[in-house]
Amino acid sequence: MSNISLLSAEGIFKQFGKQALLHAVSISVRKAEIHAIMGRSGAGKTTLLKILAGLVSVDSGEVKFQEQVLENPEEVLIPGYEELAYMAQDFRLLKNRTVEENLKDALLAYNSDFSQEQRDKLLHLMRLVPLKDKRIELLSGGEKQRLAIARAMATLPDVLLLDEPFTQLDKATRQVLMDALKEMNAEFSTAIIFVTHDVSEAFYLADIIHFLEDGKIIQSGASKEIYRQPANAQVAQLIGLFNMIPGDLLKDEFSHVLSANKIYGIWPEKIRLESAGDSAEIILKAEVESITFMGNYFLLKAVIGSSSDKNVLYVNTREYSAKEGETISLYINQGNLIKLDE
Ligand SMILES: Nc1ncnc2c1ncn2[C@@H]1O[C@H](COP(=O)(O)OP(=O)(O)OP(=O)(O)O)[C@@H](O)[C@H]1O
Repeated sequence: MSNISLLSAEGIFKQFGKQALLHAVSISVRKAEIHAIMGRSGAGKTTLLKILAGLVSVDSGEVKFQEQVLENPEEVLIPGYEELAYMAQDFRLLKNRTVEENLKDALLAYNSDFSQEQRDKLLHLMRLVPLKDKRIELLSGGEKQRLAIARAMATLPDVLLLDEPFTQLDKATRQVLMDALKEMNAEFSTAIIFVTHDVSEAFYLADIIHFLEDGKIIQSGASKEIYRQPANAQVAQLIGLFNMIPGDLLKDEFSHVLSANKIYGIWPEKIRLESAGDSAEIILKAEVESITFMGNYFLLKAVIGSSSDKNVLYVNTREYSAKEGETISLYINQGNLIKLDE
């Protein structure tokens, strides 16, 4: 992978009216890299993606594509660059036209052989063959989403920018499309930047995940790093690390190592229902509130602490003998506790 940035945003500030949205945001994407942008609703993810696509102007800072500064949209005749393909959350399909006509339109600038080849390939890949003569108005949400992704991929751009590309798809179709994007990335070295709320999509696809919070990128890193050490409680929650234990619930026995005024995270699969027999184990008394069958594991919801200071913990387990309402022991290896900043 080259070290040179293909698309970058440097020190971006963006404000809508009086509302400051992005504050000194920088991202650098190299050829063939896949980046995910995560963050709470309203954090500015779509705005950042549009800025990277050259569709929204910035108040200060620069967006560079292949080392060239991208002009603000109002300064160029056609917003966006051909090498950058952008898929909006609302799809932007051509109304009153069929599925195939929409694909044809995306490929207008290309010769008919390439256009035909890409159309056939994408119709198959996106499972749109039976729908190719159907008009857009008659498509379901998921069908429109598949077509929108196909349109963005059609011209084999250098960078694909996708805003929540899989939200309306069932799991099986989502998997097919994620694999298709991986293949495109591997075959054509396409860089991909996508916005998602779903951590499994980010973990599956992205080399680097960025977390946007209060207008800033609060953490960027590979999935393993983020899993091991989320930057703070917000990131932890966004990636599904819901077990947060105030240090004072853990402090009595281990006050020498744990800080009472800190929050500790622990993954549900790291809490055991039986002792592992090691010396660094913390034992918590808990009441089982519910046990739910989740397919390949059971999700046990347990409550620790006193009635005035209750804390819910989720435990993933393959086996259990506990019953709802029972008091049980939970075993936590101290090494699995993640100290979180609030
Ligand atoms: N053109 C605009 N004019 C004024 N405010 C805007 C404009 N575009 C976005 N905003 C505001 O900026 C904030 C961030 O919007 P944005 O769509 O970037 O967030 P997001 O993180 O993508 O949210 P979601 O996850 O809900 O899609 C919102 O409060 C939104 O209302």
